[in-house]
Amino acid sequence: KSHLNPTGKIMGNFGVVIGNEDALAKELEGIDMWGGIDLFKIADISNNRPLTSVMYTICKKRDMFVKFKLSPVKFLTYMMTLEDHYREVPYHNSLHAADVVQSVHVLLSSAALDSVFTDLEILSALIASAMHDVDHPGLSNQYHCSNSTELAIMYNDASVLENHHLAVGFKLMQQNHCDMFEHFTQKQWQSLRKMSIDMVLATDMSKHMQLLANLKTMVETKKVAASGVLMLDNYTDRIQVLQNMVHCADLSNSAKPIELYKKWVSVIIDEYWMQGDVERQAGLEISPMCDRHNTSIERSQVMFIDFVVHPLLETWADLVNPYAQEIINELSDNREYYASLI
Ligand SMILES: COc1ccccc1COc1cc(C2=NN(C3CCCCCC3)C(=O)C2(C)C)ccc1OC
Ligand SMILES: [Zn+2]
Repeated sequence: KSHLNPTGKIMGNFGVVIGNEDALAKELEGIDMWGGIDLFKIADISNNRPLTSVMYTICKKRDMFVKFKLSPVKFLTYMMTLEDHYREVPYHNSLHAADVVQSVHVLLSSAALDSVFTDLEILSALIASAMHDVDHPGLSNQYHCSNSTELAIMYNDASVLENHHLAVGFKLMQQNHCDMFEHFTQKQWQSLRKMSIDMVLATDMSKHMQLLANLKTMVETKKVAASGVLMLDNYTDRIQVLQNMVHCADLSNSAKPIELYKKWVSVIIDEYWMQGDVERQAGLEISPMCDRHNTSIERSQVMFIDFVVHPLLETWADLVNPYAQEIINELSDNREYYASLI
């Protein structure tokens, strides 16, 4: 993976040292659009630095370096270190983190959320997305809890992976030249830390039903200003929208252009079937959908869309109505694609 170049100088406009900057520039042109970038291509042309290049480009566009006096060198040193701590597992690698960062960036830009969130809330959502699966071992919470692994013991079976991602993500900020929030006031630091923790913990799928229920309630009671933007006047409401936003981004594969979606399907299946193999070898009960010998890929996609993804994205679309209709349409088309293959 590319690091700082010998002179220690950060090269290029995307924070990574590469030869073909204009190819990367071209690929990143669609960064403000849903499904507008192909992260698999970006990984190739950025020396396998999709997370660093996507996060740097978005923070640059959102003027975060000026707004928060962030040192670009420290920011990039942290992002490269964070990216280095994503493992080379099929799905939960830095490509997925970059995808969630970019998806959150687009969801934040929804007209219904125009100037609803502060710069600190936006930065927290991007940082939370960047670190939300760091050092993921490619084995699920259920696997860790069923086998009382070291991590499960460490976190008492409670959101084991999510607690680990946060601990690693924040620990790395204490490394040399990674203290990019050095100019933060104590208040800013505490606020960013609390919001990031609340958002990453909410990516635990066991919290899905509770999160969705909160979002539904918010839709039913939502207050919208004359301009059409959401009115969120307390921390509970604000963090619930941010938590659901990151959760939607985390589950957004099936709402992206079919060619990208099909790539995500092939890598999640690889990861789950690998876990199934580990469980089979160890004589353990194989987790749902993880048995390569009897999982219908098409059926698991249709079921996941019908029972998990569509209910969530449909409720999100109601919240920011009518600004997520394209996402719902894409999801429905993709659902029909897999349903027709069963
Ligand atoms: C239950 O669905 C599946 C099983 C095995 C292969 C594929 C699927 C469907 O396709 C996807 C699933 C996920 C996830 N599923 N889950 C869990 C899995 C355990 C059971 C129930 C809770 C949900 C996750 O935490 C994530 C978000 C990683 C992510 C991308 C997918 O497709 C691109
Ligand atoms: Zn994730």
